[in-house]
Amino acid sequence: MSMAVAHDYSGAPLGAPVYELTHVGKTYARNRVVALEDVSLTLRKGSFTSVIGSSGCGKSTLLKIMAGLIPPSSGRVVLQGKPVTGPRRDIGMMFQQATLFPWKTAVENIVLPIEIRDGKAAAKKAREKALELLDIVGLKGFEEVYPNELSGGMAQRASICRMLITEPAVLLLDEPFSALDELSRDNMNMELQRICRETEATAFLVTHSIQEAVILSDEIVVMKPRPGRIAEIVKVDLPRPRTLHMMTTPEFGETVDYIRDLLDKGEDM
Ligand SMILES: Nc1ncnc2c1ncn2[C@@H]1O[C@H](COP(=O)(O)OP(=O)(O)OP(=O)(O)O)[C@@H](O)[C@H]1O
Repeated sequence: MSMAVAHDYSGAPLGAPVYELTHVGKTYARNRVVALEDVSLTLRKGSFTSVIGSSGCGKSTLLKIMAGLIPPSSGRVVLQGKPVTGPRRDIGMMFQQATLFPWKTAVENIVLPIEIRDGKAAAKKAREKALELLDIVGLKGFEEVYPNELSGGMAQRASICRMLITEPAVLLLDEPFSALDELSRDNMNMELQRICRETEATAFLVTHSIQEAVILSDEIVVMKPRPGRIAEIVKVDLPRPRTLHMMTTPEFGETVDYIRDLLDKGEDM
């Protein structure tokens, strides 16, 4: 695969737009809650974007709309030039808990999306690719293991493989490592960064952790509640690849403080 992403001196990706949200709004009909108002956002190829904001500011709603799981009440969502009107093959998703089937081995779980989409023969063919992916995430040798023999972090690694097997253009991540201890979570975040670089994926992460958002992202969408809308999109100027060591630098601390102030201000509104 060729590296189609140019980087400026700060390391910010300058890829072509992959996802384009224009004036997206969502009012839940049942309770008339305005969950999102006028959200416009562009994700560029190979970029990593996080969304952060207090509970109830519409992060999950935004992710579900981007995934095509629920329709917006207003505005447009376009992925790779085509409006998103339902779940799509070019969208990969990952959730808080690894949702592996306990009666299937790691490799069987990973090829499952192919089996569902294209049948058993195609799943058999995809096995080799699944093994390569297991290698990438550091699970070589665990191909035939059942999920209950994997640690939480290992299960999430397998879930990453299952998400990547269909080669989605975009990865939608809903706090994928929040159930892990802090050390595993930091390590998994670095893994995630490496995998995104290797596969040139465009990633969008919902998180409650400012630190996690800053260490991973090129851009952080800071949201404010009632109604949920964008307070500011903050660019992170740390060079790539990021390392955990960067969390001790003044630049990192300044960005974290800046975002914390924005979130505090949002709460007052
Ligand atoms: N299915 C639904 N029906 C009605 N209202 C909903 C529904 N889902 C979410 N809401 C409301 O929309 C608003 C935004 O919720 P959402 O779950 O998107 O926020 P969030 O930022 O992801 O919150 P959290 O950080 O707590 O997960 C909230 O006021 C919530 O009560």
